[in-house]
Amino acid sequence: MKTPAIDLNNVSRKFVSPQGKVTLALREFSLTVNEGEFCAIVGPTGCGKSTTLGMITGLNPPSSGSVRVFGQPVTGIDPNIGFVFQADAVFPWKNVIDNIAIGPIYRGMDKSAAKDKAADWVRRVGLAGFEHHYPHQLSGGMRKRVALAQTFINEPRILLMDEPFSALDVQTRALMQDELLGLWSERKASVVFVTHDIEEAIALADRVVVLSKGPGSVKSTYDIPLARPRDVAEARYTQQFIDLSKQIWSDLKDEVQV
Ligand SMILES: Nc1ncnc2c1ncn2[C@@H]1O[C@H](COP(=O)(O)OP(=O)(O)OP(=O)(O)O)[C@@H](O)[C@H]1O
Repeated sequence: MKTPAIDLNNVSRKFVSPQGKVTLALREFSLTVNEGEFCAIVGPTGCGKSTTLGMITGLNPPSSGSVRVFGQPVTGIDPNIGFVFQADAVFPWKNVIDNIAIGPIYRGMDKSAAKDKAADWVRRVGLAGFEHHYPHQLSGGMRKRVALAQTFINEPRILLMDEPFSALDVQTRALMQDELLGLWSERKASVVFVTHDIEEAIALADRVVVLSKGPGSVKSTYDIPLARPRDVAEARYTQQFIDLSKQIWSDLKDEVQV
């Protein structure tokens, strides 16, 4: 069997506050993501979704259990991993092209080669003509395009996304979901995509994992058999999609009810 891209095996994660209060964020949690697989995680607030991503990055080691990336124990920040978060990670004092060129420059690429590569990505994410704009001169959707280009330019083998589109309006969100699938399909990174939105999870993923309320563990897993390439807006209206949303919601609603 092929080594999975990500393997969290029976992990638990405890946090201790300065006052000594102990919070168990995850309990006996296991998750495997195969190479090239798009996995979405849904779960109630506070169930440990962001903690899970933190463990994969190495920023947030587990209290017990093991975390492996491409078969190797996670010991620190791995350059194969790219992130996109809800908040824009763009630098306000840099223009679009300089923001996108940061990764390659940081990784040692010559500045002018990095800018050439960034120019290509500007075009690929539909921002041609905006190269010299600063983030405050862009819409939320355009800033998100910069963030996607900033991440994809580094050709990550693993992509971690924490509610990346939740601050966008519904239409922009649907556009960005389509763009994400387009970019992802070119190289097929292994993705862990955290969202509160069941429909977003189904539209994007190969597999949706539902977490129980905190301390989180896997409640159920759904394979998403929708054909690819997917048109996110169209797929939502198919019976298969609606049935999956109902099933996943019936699992999740028990966890979110107080
Ligand atoms: N650094 C920390 N110190 C103390 N407790 C923490 C820390 N980080 C997370 N927690 C706690 O761990 C639990 C899980 O948090 P986490 O942010 O992973 O949840 P989440 O599922 O991503 O939540 P949300 O959906 O609201 O973003 C919560 O109870 C949170 O308060």
